[in-house]
Amino acid sequence: MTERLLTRLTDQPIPVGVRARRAAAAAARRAPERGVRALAQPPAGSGLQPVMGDPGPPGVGYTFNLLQDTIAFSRDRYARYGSVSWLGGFGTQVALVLGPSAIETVLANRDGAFSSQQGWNYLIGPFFERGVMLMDFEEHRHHRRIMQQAFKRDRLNVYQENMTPTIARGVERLPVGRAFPLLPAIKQLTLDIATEVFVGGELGPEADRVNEAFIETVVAGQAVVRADVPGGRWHKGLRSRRYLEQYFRGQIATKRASDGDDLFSVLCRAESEDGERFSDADIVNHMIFLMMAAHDTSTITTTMMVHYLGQHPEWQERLREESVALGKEAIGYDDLDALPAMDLAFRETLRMNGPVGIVARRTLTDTEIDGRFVPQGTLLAVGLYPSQRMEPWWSDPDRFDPERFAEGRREDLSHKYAWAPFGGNVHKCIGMHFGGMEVKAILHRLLLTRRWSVPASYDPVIDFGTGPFPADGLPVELRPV
Ligand code: HEM
Repeated sequence: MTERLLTRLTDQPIPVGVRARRAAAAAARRAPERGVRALAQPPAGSGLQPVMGDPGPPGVGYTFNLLQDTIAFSRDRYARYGSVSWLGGFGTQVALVLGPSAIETVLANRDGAFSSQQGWNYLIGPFFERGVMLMDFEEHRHHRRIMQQAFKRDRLNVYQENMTPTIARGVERLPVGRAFPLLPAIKQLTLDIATEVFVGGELGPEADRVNEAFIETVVAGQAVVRADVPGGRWHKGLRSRRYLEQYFRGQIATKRASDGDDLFSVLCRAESEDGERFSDADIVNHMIFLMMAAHDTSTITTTMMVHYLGQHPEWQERLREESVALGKEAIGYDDLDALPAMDLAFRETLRMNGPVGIVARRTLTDTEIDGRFVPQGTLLAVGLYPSQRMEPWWSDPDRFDPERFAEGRREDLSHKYAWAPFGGNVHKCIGMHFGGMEVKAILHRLLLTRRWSVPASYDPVIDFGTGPFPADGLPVELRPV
């Protein structure tokens, strides 16, 4: 390993935007606290505590702390205010929900007080409207029942088969013998997989524009200026949404007529047990949302798993031995059970770096979380990622230790919602098994053909998109096994 070269790469300056956001986050934490108060007074005699918090610096509030300093900031909030606190951020007032018990209250949603549609709508609504995550209650059930047909086991087997050649080609193409940034390379690979499995082949001459449109719609939700100002992120997001609508709409007739086994064709034919089907508009909306939901999540999980295995060669070797023992160049969906060590490392990667860092909800009525009064209309940021890095649910939570999921330890059983990278209950990730098989199939191929290492001391600077990701693209050097 050219450790010197890799060290040089991992010493790369942090991108200017990330540096500025980190500086803003640090300044917000240093600033004297002002305006600590209750979010609202609990009703007399309710026995509830108020949610306490403060707005943070004028204007941006704690936006950059939530995005750039998520773990340390959340631990601090939890120590100071407990499992629910409020803060200024994203141009509004947000209640931060931390720890498995509070997360369970919100996601289990037993009294129907929490709306996913109204929560997510504030952040990404204009770009991902009518996606299944932006629906509630009966309407959500209706759409999910139909969509579920496209994620059944027999379908997953076909998707897995269809992605195999793309994975083999993609892994083969990764540079060998020189350090390169892994994240963009994996992003290209997962886009190629999505193209094959979701759309059924080539994106055609529009491939670059489609890719760019997805990126623009995803980052638009993090715009500080949340208005349609030409040149701004919000504006580009809206423009890209229109482009994607037109792109998918243009193919509906062909897809409806086809008997293809790509996700797009399957959604066109999908029918629930009660004979319900999607309209053309539904299919366009769901395709845009699904492509978005699948892309960054699988990319970041794969990239971070490669990173951790590079820093922990003993785990890399253990996984490689397991993959070699399977005796197959490519895995099928039914082989996953035969790779238990791969599963431990996958779970630990998702615990350390859950790619959907925070999920959004809004309260539809006055309600309570963990004995605290939360008034109607409160926007909630449910901290899945920071909560998975907190004691007492996890021992030594910043350490990569896949064995914590093994029988005999099972730290994830400390609470039903301690490990929740895929969320929970009715909105639980519908692509959970798809995402798992994709990440593991890429890793299996990589382990069989390549070996890699990353300096143990290297701790990548984390930026935040849909969730945490390495700001420097994560340099790595591959060698033939
Ligand atoms: C490692 C990869 C992935 C992770 C960690 C992940 C995480 C999540 C999380 C946390 C949610 C819940 C959001 C909420 O409650 O508000 C979610 C929902 C969703 N995910 Fe994933 N996801 C992954 C991959 C995928 C893939 C590959 C697909 C599609 C093939 C997908 C499609 C969806 C959809 C459609 C929803 C909304 C479900 C609903 O509201 O009923 N995800 N995902």
